[in-house]
Amino acid sequence: MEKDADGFYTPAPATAPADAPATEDAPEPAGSPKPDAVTDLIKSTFEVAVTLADQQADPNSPLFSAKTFEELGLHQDLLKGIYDMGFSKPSKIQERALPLLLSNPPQNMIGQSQSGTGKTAAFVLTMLSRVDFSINKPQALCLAPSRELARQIMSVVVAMGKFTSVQTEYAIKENLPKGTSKVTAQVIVGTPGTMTDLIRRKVIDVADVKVFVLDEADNMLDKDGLGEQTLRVKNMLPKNHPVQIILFSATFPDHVRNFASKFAPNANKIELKRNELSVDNIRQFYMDCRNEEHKYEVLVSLYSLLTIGQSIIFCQHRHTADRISQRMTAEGHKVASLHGAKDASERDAIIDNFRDGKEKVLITTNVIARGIDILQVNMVVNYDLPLMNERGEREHHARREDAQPDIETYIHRIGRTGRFGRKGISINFVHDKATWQQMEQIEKQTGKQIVRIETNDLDAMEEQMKKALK
Ligand SMILES: Nc1ncnc2c1ncn2[C@@H]1O[C@H](COP(=O)(O)OP(=O)(O)OP(=O)(O)O)[C@@H](O)[C@H]1O
Repeated sequence: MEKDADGFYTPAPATAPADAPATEDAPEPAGSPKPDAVTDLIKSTFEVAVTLADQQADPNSPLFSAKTFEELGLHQDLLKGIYDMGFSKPSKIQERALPLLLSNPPQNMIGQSQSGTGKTAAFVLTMLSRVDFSINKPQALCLAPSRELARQIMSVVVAMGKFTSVQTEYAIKENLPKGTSKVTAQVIVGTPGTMTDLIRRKVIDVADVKVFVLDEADNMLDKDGLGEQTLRVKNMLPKNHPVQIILFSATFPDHVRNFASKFAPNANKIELKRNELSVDNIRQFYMDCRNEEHKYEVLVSLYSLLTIGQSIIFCQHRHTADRISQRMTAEGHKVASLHGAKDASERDAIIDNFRDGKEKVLITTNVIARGIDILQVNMVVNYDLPLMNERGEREHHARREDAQPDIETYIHRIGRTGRFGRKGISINFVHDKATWQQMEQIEKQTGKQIVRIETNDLDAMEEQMKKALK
């Protein structure tokens, strides 16, 4: 952990190796940085640390806390892990949730806090606090909606548990425990289908499980999504002793709130108001495109801006992500694409390269709309707006003129930038009456203004965006 001149700790990415320098900027892909690049790096690192300290001292900020980590009742070894990750003070959700999560007898929790405000640490510290490291059996299970998120959560478990003897295991496809013997790890992180499978096959014995965590809980409980599989895992948990159930998300739409309360009975609840759902440090824009083809042209014209930091481009369909990434690559632009149709090892390599800053532009689908935490991402583009079909289900297959916007997915998508007090930009592409109306709905329902950017004046566009990131 590095302290800067003013004594502020500089937060390092959760996944940074312990000996990596703490930095807020994307690593240079190759070669050593030029002297002025170094100066810029130090300056921006310094600025982020200063504004973070300011925000953590502002009672209105979701990053505020009146307390220190020491006052939250955490074990010394976990405090060491927290400070080793570069955290200096808890965020609001950590300060409010941890005392409730750690109290005895254990109580369930339904916790809501904006994207990028530190929910992961709250549930990871709970799992690590509840595990008995002298027992080599599964004691804490955590489920997430994607393998990318499960891998990221695991990196936080490992980093926070660095000064403990915790053993961990994945329950994600193609990273299954070796052999057929039983898993002895105490903390298991995975996706619901694979977790179900491993429990059924008795590779994972749940008899000693004390904590069950759902990250992105509204998504994990959604009936037309992962709800059924998640419920299956819960139904296999032991009934002869209480299991603490912990649900976290930035969004809990009404239709899952009731189910969440049944899933985690008598839970302590930390909730956000509708107008608090997204953080103010993400500036939202839109670009008025003429048609689908013009959307592509506008995206290409944005390329130099997309690569100032890192960017994620969201499409509704896999084939769109493939098509635009192939076309941009053929035209000489360096972009990567990631979606659920790629195989596991390819997905891992793509997200790891992006995380390491080797790729600057990632074209993807909703598969990584939730949870993914890459601090250098300062721009998100909704190439296609996220939509629901007329039954209120997330729309994956067909594009319908009368589809409603999927507000929750929108909030999660734009939350891939503006992490933990950083500045970020989101840009929505609209190209006809339907998309225009969908965007108006988003603006109305989130209560946050979406500002127009001209598509034909690159200089004005650049100036407006740089101002937003200042
Ligand atoms: N107390 C803290 N001090 C400094 N940095 C922190 C602190 N807590 C969390 N962070 C960092 O903030 C970033 C966002 O945290 P995290 O990924 O847990 O957000 P989240 O609330 O789960 O967001 P999402 O809803 O998008 O999943 C991470 O890089 C994490 O390391």
